[in-house]
Amino acid sequence: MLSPKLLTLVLVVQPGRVLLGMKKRGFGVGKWNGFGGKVQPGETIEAAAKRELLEESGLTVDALEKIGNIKFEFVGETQLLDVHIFRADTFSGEPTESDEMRPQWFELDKIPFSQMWADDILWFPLMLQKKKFVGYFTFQGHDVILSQKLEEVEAL
Ligand SMILES: CNc1cc(N2CCN(C)CC2)nc(N)n1
Repeated sequence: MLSPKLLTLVLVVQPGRVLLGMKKRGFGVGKWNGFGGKVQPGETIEAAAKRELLEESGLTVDALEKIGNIKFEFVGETQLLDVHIFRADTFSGEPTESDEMRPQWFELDKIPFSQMWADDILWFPLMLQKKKFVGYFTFQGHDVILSQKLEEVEAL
């Protein structure tokens, strides 16, 4: 039985551009991604998402919109990643490099999918259209998707 690990992912989106961070160490190092991390005991998922966004990017957000939930299985590993994905359209502060992440704005037609997790190119369009989605991806290593399920939902 795979035991799910709760993780968060926040995409900060402004008209025509999205904020991504280059992961400088740890899981997903060398990939551009949204900001996120683990949910601590006694912390709500949304509070964890806001905390990790602040720690990793320097940005503070009031409103986070739940937009997706994707579960990731890695062949040969028992831990299922349960990633709760949020979108923020307004924020305060300036994007600031942290130990974990180097933030950079990307125009929506220049998102560096070749340097991102392979699933992102599949669900970013849904995120940018403000759709809600659930998914399940089985990875072999960090680059190969063996199976995938992705569907829009009315509510999360
Ligand atoms: C395995 N595929 C993933 C993982 C992922 N993660 C896993 C690690 N998290 C802290 C952040 C979100 N993010 C994306 N976009 N794709």
